Amino acid sequence: MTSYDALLLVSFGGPEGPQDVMPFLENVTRGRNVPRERLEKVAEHYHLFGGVSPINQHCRDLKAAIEADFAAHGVDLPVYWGNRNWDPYLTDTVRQMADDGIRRAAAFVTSAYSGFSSCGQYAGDIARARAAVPGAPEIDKLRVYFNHPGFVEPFVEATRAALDRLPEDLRGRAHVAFSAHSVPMAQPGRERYAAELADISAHVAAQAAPGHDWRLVYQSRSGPPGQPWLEPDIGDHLEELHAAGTRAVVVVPIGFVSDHMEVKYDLDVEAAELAAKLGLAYERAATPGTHPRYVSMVRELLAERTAGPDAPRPALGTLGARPDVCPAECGHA
Ligand SMILES: CC1=C(CCC(=O)O)c2cc3nc(cc4[nH]c(cc5[nH]c(cc1n2)c(C)c5CCC(=O)O)c(CCC(=O)O)c4C)C(CCC(=O)O)=C3C
Ligand SMILES: [Fe+2]
Repeated sequence: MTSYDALLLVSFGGPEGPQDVMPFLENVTRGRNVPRERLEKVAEHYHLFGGVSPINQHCRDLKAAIEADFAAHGVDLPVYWGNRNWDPYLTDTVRQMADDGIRRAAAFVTSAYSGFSSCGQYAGDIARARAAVPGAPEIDKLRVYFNHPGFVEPFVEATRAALDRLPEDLRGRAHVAFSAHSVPMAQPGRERYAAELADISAHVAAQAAPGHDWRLVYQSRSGPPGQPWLEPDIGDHLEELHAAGTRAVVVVPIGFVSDHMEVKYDLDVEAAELAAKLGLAYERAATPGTHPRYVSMVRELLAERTAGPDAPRPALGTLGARPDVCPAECGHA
């Protein structure tokens, strides 16, 4: 039995005005060998939305929803929020927690999978923030939750709803494309990341779209050209579907917890425009966001970790629950 005196929400961070865009992109890509042209292109995506990423507001909304859920279930813990790449920065939040007398917190990161970008890098951020703050609390990162029912059930519901929005005559034979952020083939944990995505996509497909063709695809590729990244890219996949005579597609952003910029631009603008050009009927399924089932998962993850190793750890699909403390394959710093 471990007792926690706070929950810490850890996220990516995003710009909140045009003047934030370039400094934010520089924070994200520092030391990462991302070409200048790619940064300029991504900056344009943010400028289309007034230089504001939706992600910080998602975190404010999620924090408020967790607080309300805690209050409704008698969990009397403060909820803090800190980001990797933008204000409020994780180190500042950890300093505030120390000032408030917090001794041991559980951390929930807004990324559901194993692998370096989704898990190990956040674990490293937490370790660095703690190292920078004298008297920092202990911080236990909650387990990877890609197959927790609280993450999966909202996707099952959203996939069904997206299919229902397609024209009735095309719905029955619609293709379902599960989409996730690509990562370099050389990234630590890449195999595990892809295996988790494939496993849970198969589960959602079977539950929400039995008998439909489906495929796991990738989006938002970055990095220098010539460097291999996970494929197929969603754009190439849409072209292939069209060439094979498919007339309707549902895109399920299975790799993402909320409608941040990768969803709002790369799917809702770029992929949707390509589908329109190809004459493919296109619907994009909702992400968990502040779905009540997703919000209650945070409380459940905290409760199971508090209860200790014998507490049941629910998991859908075939891979089983991830251990509380991940193995080295996530590329933890
Ligand atoms: C696996 C993965 C997730 C999913 C897990 C998770 O959710 O954490 C994710 C999420 C996100 N990625 C985001 C934004 C960006 N990612 C970039 C760059 C990169 N992402 C990568 C991977 C991932 N990224 C990688 C391997 C790179 C190359 C550089 C590097 O190795 O780090 C760049 C630089 C420009 C570009 O190259 O695109 C930006 C601006 C935002 C915020 C969106 C918003 O503002 O709403 C979110 C949630
Ligand atoms: Fe990990």
